[in-house]
Amino acid sequence: TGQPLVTATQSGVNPDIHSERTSPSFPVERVTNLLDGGAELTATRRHVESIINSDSTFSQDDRYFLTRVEQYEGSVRRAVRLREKMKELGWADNGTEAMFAFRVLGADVAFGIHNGVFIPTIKELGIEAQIAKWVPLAQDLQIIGTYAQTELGHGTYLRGLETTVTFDPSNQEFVINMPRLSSIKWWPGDLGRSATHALVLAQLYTQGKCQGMHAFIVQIRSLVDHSSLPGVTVGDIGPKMNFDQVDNGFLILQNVHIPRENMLCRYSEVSPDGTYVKRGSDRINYFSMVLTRTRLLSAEIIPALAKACVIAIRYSVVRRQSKLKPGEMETKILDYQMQQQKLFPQLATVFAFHFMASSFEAFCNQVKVQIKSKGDFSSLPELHALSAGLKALLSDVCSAGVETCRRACGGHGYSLLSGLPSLYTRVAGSCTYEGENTVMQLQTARLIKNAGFQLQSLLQSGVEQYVAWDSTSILLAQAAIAHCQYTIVNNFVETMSRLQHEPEIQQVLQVLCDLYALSGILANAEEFLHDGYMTGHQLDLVTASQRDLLTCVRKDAVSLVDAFDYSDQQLHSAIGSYDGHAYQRLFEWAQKAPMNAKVPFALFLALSSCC
Ligand SMILES: CCCCCCC/C=C/C(=O)SCCNC(=O)CCNC(=O)[C@H](O)C(C)(C)COP(=O)(O)OP(=O)(O)OC[C@H]1O[C@@H](n2cnc3c(N)ncnc32)[C@H](O)[C@@H]1OP(=O)(O)O
Ligand SMILES: Cc1cc2nc3c(=O)[nH]c(=O)nc-3n(C[C@H](O)[C@H](O)[C@H](O)COP(=O)(O)OP(=O)(O)OC[C@H]3O[C@@H](n4cnc5c(N)ncnc54)[C@H](O)[C@@H]3O)c2cc1C
Repeated sequence: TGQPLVTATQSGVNPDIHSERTSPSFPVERVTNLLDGGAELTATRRHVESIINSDSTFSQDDRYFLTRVEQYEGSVRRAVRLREKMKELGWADNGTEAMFAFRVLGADVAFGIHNGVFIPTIKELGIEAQIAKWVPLAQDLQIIGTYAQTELGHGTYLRGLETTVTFDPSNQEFVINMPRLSSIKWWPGDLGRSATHALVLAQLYTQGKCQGMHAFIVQIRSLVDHSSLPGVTVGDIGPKMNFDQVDNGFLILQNVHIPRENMLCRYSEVSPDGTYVKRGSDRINYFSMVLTRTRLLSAEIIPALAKACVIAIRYSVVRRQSKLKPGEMETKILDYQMQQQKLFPQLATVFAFHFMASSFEAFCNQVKVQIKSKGDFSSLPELHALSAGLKALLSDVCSAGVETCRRACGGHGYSLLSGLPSLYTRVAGSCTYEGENTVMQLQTARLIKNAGFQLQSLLQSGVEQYVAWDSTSILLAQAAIAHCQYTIVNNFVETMSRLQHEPEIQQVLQVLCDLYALSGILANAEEFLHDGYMTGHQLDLVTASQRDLLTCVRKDAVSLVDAFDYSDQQLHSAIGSYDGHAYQRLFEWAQKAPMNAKVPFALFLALSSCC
């Protein structure tokens, strides 16, 4: 017709997604408020987001076309700008606005380890004088810290870490060394280019005895010209599956001296004569990992699946493909039962995990207070066991769920412009960092009856403890997952019981609660059949009920993902935007690709010569 195929982004909302929002069965805003923790927090979050989204420094329109160095430099600019904004607006570091700002920006702002691990670890393991000295410097970005624990040769087995810190009473200093190649610190975030200081986790030696892993603050770069200090070799570990904007690095320390005061000593210290004094649990120096595992659930892991659900479900109502009923117009792919079977259990999972993470964070904060103010370590083993198990389960399930959402979007789900591939490659890292998932599951499994019986019978038969443990580990890991799944379903049911004063949202969320629980049974049917806990007929009833629930979710699916309240700037998705103009954005965004820049003449000549 001679009309341009592509006009400026169509105004208004794609009618196919508009029709999905005309009559939700529940007040969408109230679910948003519930997820935020109340209407006031929703208002605060939106205020913070509007400030960030209106500042061009935080714009990431070109995010899919940048080199690694450009991504890193952009994230540093955003981190510095955010610090300026926080000062301008008086947002306290431990305040609500700052929490929302870091959550909105996530890993797209540099110094994630500095803010999320280095500072919190000093606050938890340092004494007041150390907190007063180091935390203000760090919060003001006068120093940049990293958390240097993992080595080339060891990440999981902390008792095998090789970096040594030896106390020299003659000069009241610690001397740090890495005896061999495998001792090099490898992976710490913010280390490759940014960090001026490192929290080095290393084996403490004093009076000739090893006291296990402790934390030490070590300056690694000059505060004058940022050059590495004597005895320090530091750099970037190279390209990764994601987190290209993060300078994960390596660190070599050879005969580096630090003052005695640089050992974080809230729970243990070395006195001037070299005597080692311990206060509290043997494993309190692992506490920082427990806190980080807990924080990452709602800060990083669950949001990945939530965003993937928003993108895939919105796209699934603007994508029409094939015909359910001959003679009618092509069908919205969300009207296919198989598409619902793929996406709606993921949506239910986001809510289940959100409520679990909220409850668990409350438990974690309670234990923190118990330990810090009363020296009561009694809940630490349970906190550790559950944080390890939840981190392992939620990262496994959310990674698999994001991939399911990606695949449900066909070819456009394979385009980086959809936002789905990078959501997957980013959340996949959480199956490894902060404790590799298998190892974390086995930490949880220390509670578990059936696995215990097998373990016991092996031990009684005279098998060595470590052999018995390893040969039961598959069962132990399965038991750990089951324990966490039970805890999550139970928490979801309890959360629903507290909503009786809001019947409209209770009703729609109860459908998701039932869907989550039934989908969990179907995903583990063999377990329920194996113990005779369920019959095949009962399983058929579960299948039929799950199918009915999918139909119930269908009419509210778009409103349920709208309730997550992610802005288009946070989704970075050409196919998941609020207005549903997926094809427009795909075409417009593709024009930014460097491949579409004017072909250099030399290349044109080369191309034309071979045609
Ligand atoms: C937006 C940014 C996103 C990206 C951010 C990425 C940030 C990533 C940072 C990192 O990855 S930092 C490095 C993380 N590394 C780890 O998590 C290491 C994992 N390994 C361990 O935690 C430990 O090695 C282990 C697996 C727990 C084993 O420790 P160990 O060998 O010392 O103990 P066990 O013999 O297994 O258990 C003995 C005893 O101790 C209890 N225990 C173990 N850990 C803890 C703990 N953290 N807290 C409390 N108690 C703990 C364990 O339960 C045993 O108790 P009993 O059963 O004997 O009573
Ligand atoms: C994106 C990212 C960011 C990171 N950031 C940091 C950081 O800031 N600071 C830091 O210190 N580290 C960081 N790490 C390192 C991370 O903590 C380690 O990679 C992680 O702890 C796993 O240890 P590992 O790599 O040695 O794997 P390994 O422990 O070698 O695991 C390899 C395999 O061996 C298996 N395995 C190991 N032990 C057992 C066992 N006992 N029983 C059964 N199977 C076992 C595991 O299940 C796994 O399949 C980061 C890693 C990533 C990917």
